[in-house]
Amino acid sequence: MPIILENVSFSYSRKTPLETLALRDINLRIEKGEFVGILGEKGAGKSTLTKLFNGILKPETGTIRVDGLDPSLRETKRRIGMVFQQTADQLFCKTVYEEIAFGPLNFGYSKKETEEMVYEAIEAVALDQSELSRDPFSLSGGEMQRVALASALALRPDYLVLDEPITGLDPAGKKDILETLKRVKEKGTAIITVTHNLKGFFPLLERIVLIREGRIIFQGSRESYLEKGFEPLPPIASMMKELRARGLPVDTAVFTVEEALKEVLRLKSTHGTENNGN
Ligand SMILES: Nc1ncnc2c1ncn2[C@@H]1O[C@H](COP(=O)(O)OP(=O)(O)OP(=O)(O)O)[C@@H](O)[C@H]1O
Repeated sequence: MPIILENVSFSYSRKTPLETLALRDINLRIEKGEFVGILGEKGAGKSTLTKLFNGILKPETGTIRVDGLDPSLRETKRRIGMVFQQTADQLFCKTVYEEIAFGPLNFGYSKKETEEMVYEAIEAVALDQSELSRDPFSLSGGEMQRVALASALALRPDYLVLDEPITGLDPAGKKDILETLKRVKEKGTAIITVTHNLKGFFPLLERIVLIREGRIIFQGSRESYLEKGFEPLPPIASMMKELRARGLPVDTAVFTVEEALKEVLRLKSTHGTENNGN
């Protein structure tokens, strides 16, 4: 069963002079196993939306159901793994092991079951067993991100919700996280990620939800997102758009460097043939 939001609105500091309407009339359905990207400018309402999925925030109007359940139920929280934007704020235990084991122990799994879950989670994020005794705060940004991911995965969630998971990481760290997310998705977990960093991420997104000023202004495939000319664009699509604007009839529905290269070579060979004919 999916996550379904119907006519959801949310305001901060409700009924005070500081009231801010962050989301309005959101209708959204996220299926199991999907890889969805939530895009939008700063302040659009992306983080607020993710916090509604597992009941951290409650809608002011409208309804949310996760596999038919209310998001604030304990069972729902088990089904949705969350990794927040400031990963360090999410870590609070003395060792990596305790950090990852926290969820399963808190949900009443035995020590033995918890151990199995911890090992399964570190395998999913390619974290070495030798890291388990380390202090999470002694880790690099990329390693901390992997520990946060492992903690979210330990309870074997059906949905993994991420807020800017690769922001602030070095290129190697970004690559690691993207590889990890690919593996997690292959195992059937839905991934819902807020990102403004489309480089590397764009080819993974099966569906895009674009938010502007608290409203969903687009939801659909990558192809249709590019076709409709929405921003932000991944760097490779920006480049193809620029080439097209300069008169080269390239296909702009290109998601990877390899595809772009193929497209440019295809064009070169077509032009080459035309030139030969002239
Ligand atoms: N705790 C809060 N109290 C009051 N207003 C808030 C709070 N958090 C967010 N807002 C406001 O709600 C709106 C949506 O914010 P949100 O953080 O969801 O946007 P975002 O798209 O995630 O932005 P960013 O990319 O900067 O994280 C903004 O106007 C923001 O200022």
